[in-house]
Amino acid sequence: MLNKLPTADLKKTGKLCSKHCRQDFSDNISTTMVPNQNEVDAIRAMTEIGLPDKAVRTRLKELLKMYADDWSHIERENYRALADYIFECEEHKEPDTNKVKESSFRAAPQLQLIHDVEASSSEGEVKPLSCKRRAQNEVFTPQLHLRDKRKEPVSKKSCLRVEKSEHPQPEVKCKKPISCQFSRKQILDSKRSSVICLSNQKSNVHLDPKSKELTSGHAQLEVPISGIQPIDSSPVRNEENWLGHKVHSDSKKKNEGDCATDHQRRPGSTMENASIRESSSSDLEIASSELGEVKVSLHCNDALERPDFSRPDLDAILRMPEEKCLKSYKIMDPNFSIKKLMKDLCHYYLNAETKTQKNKGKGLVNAVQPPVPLKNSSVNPEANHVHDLTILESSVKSSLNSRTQIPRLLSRDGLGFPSNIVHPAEKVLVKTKGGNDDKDIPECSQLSKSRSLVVFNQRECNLDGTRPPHNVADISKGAERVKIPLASEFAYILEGLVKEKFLDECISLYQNPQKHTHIYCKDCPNERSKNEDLPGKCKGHLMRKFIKECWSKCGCDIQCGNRVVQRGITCNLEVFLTGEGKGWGIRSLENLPRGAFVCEYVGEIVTNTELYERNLRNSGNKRHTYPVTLDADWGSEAGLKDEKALCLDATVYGNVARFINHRCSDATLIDIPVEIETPDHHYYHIAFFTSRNVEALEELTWDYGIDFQDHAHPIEAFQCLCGSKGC
Ligand SMILES: C[S@@+](CC[C@H](N)C(=O)[O-])C[C@H]1O[C@@H](n2cnc3c(N)ncnc32)[C@H](O)[C@@H]1O
Repeated sequence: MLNKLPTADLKKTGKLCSKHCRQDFSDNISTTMVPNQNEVDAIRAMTEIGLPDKAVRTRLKELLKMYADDWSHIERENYRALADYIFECEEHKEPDTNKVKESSFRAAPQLQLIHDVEASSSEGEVKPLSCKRRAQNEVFTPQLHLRDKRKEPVSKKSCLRVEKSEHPQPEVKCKKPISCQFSRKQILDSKRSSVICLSNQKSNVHLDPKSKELTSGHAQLEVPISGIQPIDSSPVRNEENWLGHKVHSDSKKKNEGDCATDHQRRPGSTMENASIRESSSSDLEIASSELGEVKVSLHCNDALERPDFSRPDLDAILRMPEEKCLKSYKIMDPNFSIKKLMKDLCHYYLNAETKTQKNKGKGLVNAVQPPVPLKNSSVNPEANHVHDLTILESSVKSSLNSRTQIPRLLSRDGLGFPSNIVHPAEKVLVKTKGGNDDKDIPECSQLSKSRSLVVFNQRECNLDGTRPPHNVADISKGAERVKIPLASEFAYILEGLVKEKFLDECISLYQNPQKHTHIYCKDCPNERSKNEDLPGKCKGHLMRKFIKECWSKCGCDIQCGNRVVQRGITCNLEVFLTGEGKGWGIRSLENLPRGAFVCEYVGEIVTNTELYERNLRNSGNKRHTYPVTLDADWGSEAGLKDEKALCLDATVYGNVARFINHRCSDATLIDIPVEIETPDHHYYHIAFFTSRNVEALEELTWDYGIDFQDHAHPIEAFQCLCGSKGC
């Protein structure tokens, strides 16, 4: 959005000329004249968004004439009409003047802004001059707004102007587009803007707003969702499409009328696309539709430059960034970004191919490999060397199970109130209920990034996606002369639920701990943390059962049925104010079957020593979270040292699990230790699964395992209000 300029203030101070005065002025705008304040403001507004001064003056003059010197039209919405008009005029210049235009416009910062068109259309009658006169080689796209489908979006339709492509692109009939180029600072400064597109090179985005009506039905889900076509920015390929293929006039014609190809566009969905191009090597594109899909595509352009490029094994490529992610899974890299991840992926892709080439020996011509589409990705069948990688944050409704509905993320800023209190790392919305005021909302700033991994191809990740874990018949995938079957039993059934038997055993540990093996430490870190000088006798640690999920070395991918917890939250959760005085609690908005994964318990992994020191430091403050001791496997270590005794402290950093309240008996959740990225039993994850069928809106509770009689515990126990029989 444009930064608000001080026109209103000037009006108040009466510095604006009269209409008559403006008429005179408009007829005489020139660089030599002393401009009036209206002009100064208008020019400043335009130059601040990177438009050349001279062009602004000329167009302003013309526009004033068109609007009969009515400045109110020009000033409205921060000179939207003027900006639009300038762009329009520049696009319609003669070819030779285009050169001037291109150079002057490219010099401007190449960040692109998305405007909220519909919102503005309702505000007033500004008639942007652009829509009908849109140049053919320019397209607009609505903004990507990650939002909760259940709520009204902030902006239903917005448009983004991008630079002209060297290839003709279809005209897009967008209701009221507006376009600007902004400096990075302006965009960052502008709280109202919904910027998703950063570009330092030309990029094109496409939109087909015609297919607007929403339809439902599962058949749709089989259809690729996007109408994205990245541009080819290279001048040497201006007779080719973005894949480097010759563009025939027929196909050009077709595209002019419809920017999304048939196979790409999903019926009934309006895609909103944006494109990010960081360097010539790769394009990252993001598209969303009103149906709730988001598609992220990566185009590895460097591959196009190589005539001998042959496609590497995609599964292997996908594993590379996964492995990288998994390695930093314990402690999330603060600089982690999807964009970086995607670029890494591109890098792996190219490297892997290079290695293959080397292995094959020089001069060896690669046999053309059959296309290997990524599962559910919108691979263009024409693409020989370019693969789309799709990340879907999809509101896919499963015919099998309603709990897999995955709404969009909604940032706190999105609707002006925090509908999603969870860090965007979570893939599902966690609504808040119970207070309208921001103050009522539990601390959000300290909710840490979930340790959930980026999910590739969400559609495949739904828990009811009956994807079997691995190729259990032969984990070598035919690489060996003999089959090597996998005998290991997985903890999950195909629907992603914990197996009954396994769950029963875990529950039994809680319900009848005396029946199960305990490990007693000689020098118990727990006891020592209570009394360093005179530690009590170890009360024993239960030998817990672990879920071992697949990891980077398994050879499977993230969609494997044995990767449930690492795919993150998939059920719709809500944080609400409990009626019983327990404060905030969480519940599910949908029925959950027994054994369903709900969320992880995220916190800082600290040693008992560190925790002890923290407790001392915080002794004045009442802490509200209990550290969870990671003692599930203490028994396997002879003489566990204090440094190795770990726990999860969610006091400062945590996720939605910090709102789970305690219930003495019949809690709806059970925590199960999960090994994900490492076979090390120290750094395991704690995942919550439903211990029984849970109805929608029923509170999700967990037995904290607190000894309410233990007054020596460093953290004071609360007065339990769970109301259960065993309380
Ligand atoms: C992990 S937090 C749970 C979220 C908390 N209710 C909130 O509003 O942020 C744990 C704290 O919640 C409260 N709590 C949890 N379970 C409770 C229960 N059964 N009865 C009373 N208070 C409870 C206690 O104050 C406890 O220290």
